[in-house]
Amino acid sequence: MEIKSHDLLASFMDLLMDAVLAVDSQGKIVVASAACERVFGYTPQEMVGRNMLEMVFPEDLDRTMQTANEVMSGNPLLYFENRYIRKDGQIVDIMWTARWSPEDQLRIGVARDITERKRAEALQAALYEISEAAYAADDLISLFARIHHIVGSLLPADCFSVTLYDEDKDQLTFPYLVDKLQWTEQAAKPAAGTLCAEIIRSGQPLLLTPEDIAAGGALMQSALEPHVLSWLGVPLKSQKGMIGVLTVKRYLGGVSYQLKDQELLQFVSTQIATAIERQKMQARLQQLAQYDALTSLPNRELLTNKLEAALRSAEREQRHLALLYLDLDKFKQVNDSLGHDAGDTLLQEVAARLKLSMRETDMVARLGGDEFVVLLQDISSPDQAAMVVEKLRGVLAQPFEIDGHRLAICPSIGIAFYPDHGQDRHALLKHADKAMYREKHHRDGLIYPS
Ligand SMILES: Nc1nc2c(ncn2[C@@H]2O[C@H](COP(=O)(O)OP(=O)(O)OP(=O)(O)O)[C@@H](O)[C@H]2O)c(=O)[nH]1
Repeated sequence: MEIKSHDLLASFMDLLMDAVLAVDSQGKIVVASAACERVFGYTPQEMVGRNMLEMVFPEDLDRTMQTANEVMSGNPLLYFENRYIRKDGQIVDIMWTARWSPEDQLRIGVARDITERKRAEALQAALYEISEAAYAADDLISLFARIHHIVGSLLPADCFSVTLYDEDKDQLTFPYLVDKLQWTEQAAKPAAGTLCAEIIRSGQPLLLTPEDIAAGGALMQSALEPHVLSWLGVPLKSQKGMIGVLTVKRYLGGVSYQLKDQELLQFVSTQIATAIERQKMQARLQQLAQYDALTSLPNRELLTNKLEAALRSAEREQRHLALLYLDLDKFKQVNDSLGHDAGDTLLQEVAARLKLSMRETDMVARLGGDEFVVLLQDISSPDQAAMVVEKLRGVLAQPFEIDGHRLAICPSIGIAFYPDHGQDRHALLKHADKAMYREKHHRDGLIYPS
């Protein structure tokens, strides 16, 4: 009677949706139920004799072996999760319950396929992380890098890129393109005739499997490098419309993308587009808060921050720095004689010349009106600062062509040297300002409208 009920139970085993396996102490599969084919892709006949560990996803191997040893030492296992590579190359998430049979010297395990649940959890987590990233990232590139990392944990890619679309120019730019984990530069190009243009036009994702690529003929093959196995692109749609395309590629030797991968990427794409828009908006607000709208130079706020930081590092490293306070003489006459717009243009051109004459490490800021401040960080003596001042005078002495008028403009420039003329920002700015005024009162700036 007892034997009969065992037989009955064994006959039910192949009806179970979960796979039942018996594995020896070396990991060799001795018994495999019918559901193995559904879960792992191999028939029970193909499974028996194989080593279970060969199928484990490499990153999970160490913890799997450790857990198997625990089971064999007599601790029954409940709800252990790891990943396997299926026969078709896809990854399957498994939840195990297992126990060691000392009489049979076998590990008996029940494997439940939890890939769908894991996928849903990972998607939720990814959505949350992407929206977090939109707030945390300092700039667009670091946002893209973060998104790459998040999407990479859901979907393997040999090449990951964010392509942005400029509707006015009908042009594509490639601000983020990472190929086999290598950063790659690609110049902007016209959108027409590209796969991305097709996605932008249709607003629909595009999945190219190896069969599609082969059937696509010369046109598709010329758009893709010969080593591309599979290509997947999804539109990035924000409230404003189509802002770009997110693409992933897999190269020969890998596994092709499938419809479920397309759905996954599409699912996160809206959140990604929103994050990009939010980051762009933040950058615009930051630009407005820190840069002068007329000349695009840093404003007083940004100068203050930069000066504070420069003073801290100069103090720490016992270095010098210089501040130049620059005010245009008789600038008001330009406004009065040629109009405010001409005055604006002159300020813009002065700003451009100042910026061009300085090094990357220096900063030229506009404080307002016709007043500018230059911060020289890489300076070792007051003489060097005086040389920079002479250079700036030379640069501004070249006449400006504004609205058909030739203008010569003369600046008054005051210098403050750290630490000689002050220890802090206020003292240095005050010193440079006073020095500038002293010079202005000793000399007349000249303007010659032609
Ligand atoms: N076009 C233009 N003018 C501005 C702007 N901001 C301030 N101004 C004008 O710039 C002038 C600056 O004043 P001042 O520095 O006293 O004029 P100045 O003629 O250069 O006087 P000195 O420096 O004593 O030679 C004022 O007439 C302001 O109205 C601006 O953004 N655009």
